[in-house]
Amino acid sequence: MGRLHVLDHPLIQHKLTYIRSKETGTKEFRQLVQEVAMLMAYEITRDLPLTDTTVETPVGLAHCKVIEGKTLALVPVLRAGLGMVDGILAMIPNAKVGHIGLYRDPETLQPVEYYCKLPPNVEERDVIVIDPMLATGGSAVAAIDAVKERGATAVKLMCLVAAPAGVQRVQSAHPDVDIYVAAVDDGLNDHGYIVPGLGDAGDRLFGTR
Ligand SMILES: O=P(O)(O)OC[C@H]1O[C@H](OP(=O)(O)OP(=O)(O)O)[C@H](O)[C@@H]1O
Ligand SMILES: O=c1cc[nH]c(=O)[nH]1
Ligand SMILES: [Mg+2]
Repeated sequence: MGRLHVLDHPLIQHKLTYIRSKETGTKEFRQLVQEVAMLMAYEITRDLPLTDTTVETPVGLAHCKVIEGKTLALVPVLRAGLGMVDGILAMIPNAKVGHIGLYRDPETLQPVEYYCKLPPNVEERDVIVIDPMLATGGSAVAAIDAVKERGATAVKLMCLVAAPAGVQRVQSAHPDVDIYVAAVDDGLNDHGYIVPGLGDAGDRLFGTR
């Protein structure tokens, strides 16, 4: 079973409060989502393997560490996942970025794929699928299916807010995938929105409705 990591760092929780508020406008929402993504990147990369190296300081030889081998691929789910990419890149500027286009049919709540472009050698990379909202889990499962079908073997899922049903759906469809979230909320309403959630993440990020 993939592990669920709820990132309860005070800075993440503080910023999430303002992201949730309906009083927060597009500019501030966008800024806060990037900041939380940056802080989550710090936590999600905690287990990256290090390798030994040496550098000469102005004073002598220092035995140090660098991140080894595999490079990361960030794969935001369009549209809302885009809102988290720059924050993560601020921490991991060498990461490659793929894109998966999915929208959730408002009637059936089923995900519809319309785009997929991944970096080369995806099978050799640690892949982080990014979407602020994990509601029914249909989109996340489809996004993880899409990266695995194209060769990915090491996949993590990073979201801001999850519903319990979405977490369970990802864990049963993809038991090898760890899930990183800032909060797990109460549930879903009749339209498949997370309650209390933060509303429609894509609309709030891009000012559409
Ligand atoms: O867990 P699920 O029930 O599948 O719902 C979550 C999906 O819904 C939202 O995308 P949306 O369909 O609104 O597309 P958008 O980002 O283009 O607005 C969100 O960004 C997720 O991708
Ligand atoms: O609460 C939700 C559910 C799906 N998509 C969103 O943007 N918000
Ligand atoms: Mg949307």
